[in-house]
Amino acid sequence: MEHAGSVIVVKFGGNAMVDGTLQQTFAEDVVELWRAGLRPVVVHGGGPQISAMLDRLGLESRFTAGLRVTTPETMEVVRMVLTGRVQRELVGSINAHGPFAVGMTGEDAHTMTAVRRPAWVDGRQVDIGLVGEIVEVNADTVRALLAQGRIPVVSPVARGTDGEVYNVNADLAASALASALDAERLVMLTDVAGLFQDWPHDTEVIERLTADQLEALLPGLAGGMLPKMEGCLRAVRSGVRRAQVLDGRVPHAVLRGVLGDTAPGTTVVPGPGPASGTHGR
Ligand SMILES: Nc1ncnc2c1ncn2[C@@H]1O[C@H](COP(=O)(O)OP(=O)(O)O)[C@@H](O)[C@H]1O
Ligand SMILES: CC(=O)N[C@@H](CCC(=O)OP(=O)(O)O)C(=O)O
Repeated sequence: MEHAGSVIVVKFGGNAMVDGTLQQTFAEDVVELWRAGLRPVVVHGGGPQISAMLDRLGLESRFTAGLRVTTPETMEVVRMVLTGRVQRELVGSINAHGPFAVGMTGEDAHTMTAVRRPAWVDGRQVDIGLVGEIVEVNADTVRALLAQGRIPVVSPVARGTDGEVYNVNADLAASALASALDAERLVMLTDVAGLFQDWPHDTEVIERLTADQLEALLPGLAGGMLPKMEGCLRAVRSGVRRAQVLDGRVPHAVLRGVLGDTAPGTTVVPGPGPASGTHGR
């Protein structure tokens, strides 16, 4: 159970965001966490929204190892959709409850610095364009907002060491920020019941696993679950007490997960040891 003042980083995924009602309940939950004395920080995604805009513009969406192949033209759309639209909508939903949310991106005040990151496919490096790997987080601005009683809402766009602007997978951005803030918990909302070992054939979610167990599973994962679980692993390895992938289709998943520990999903905890069980889809 969290104590007053604990930082909770919540990643709100693009797939959970396409449902307007779920976005409203997500906003209510974040404000409830704040009212309960916790310090929530939101990192948002927006993959489906970026893909929809690219489609409208007649541009192709391509993913390699769960990461969007990002040309300079794609990057312009990524930045516009994430920061100009998705972040604004989320800030608006939270601020329907009071003057809480302040939107920012990883570019602001050098909060996130990245280098170009290739993808790994069958043991080979593949160039995927302006996709960034975060190499440094300066969380001072986020901390200052928290100290003022605000709820930071962060877009996963980073400044490159080479002066470029990089597209960062939102799960990995949330993980890096959770580590830098020494967060108590990292919560990632998604559109499935949690992590399935043998996707899409398994019917049982892995409810709880240790960092060592996750590390062993990671090479077998693919698609959008790969950066999510990589993010959970990195966070827990760097001191975050627990990292969770929760089913964002369930109303109030954040509140139930953080305050009640009753939300369906997968929890990653530090250390070795046996998994404690599974549950059905
Ligand atoms: N092992 C797995 N367990 C669960 N989901 C998986 C797995 N492998 C791939 N997936 C896919 O990953 C998706 C979640 O990732 P993503 O689409 O990036 O979500 P989000 O937008 O929430 O970040 C699921 O909808 C599912 O299709
Ligand atoms: C490099 C990379 O893949 N970036 C992501 C950023 C948004 C994101 O991660 O959104 P979701 O969490 O909704 O998937 C993208 O361009 O789609």
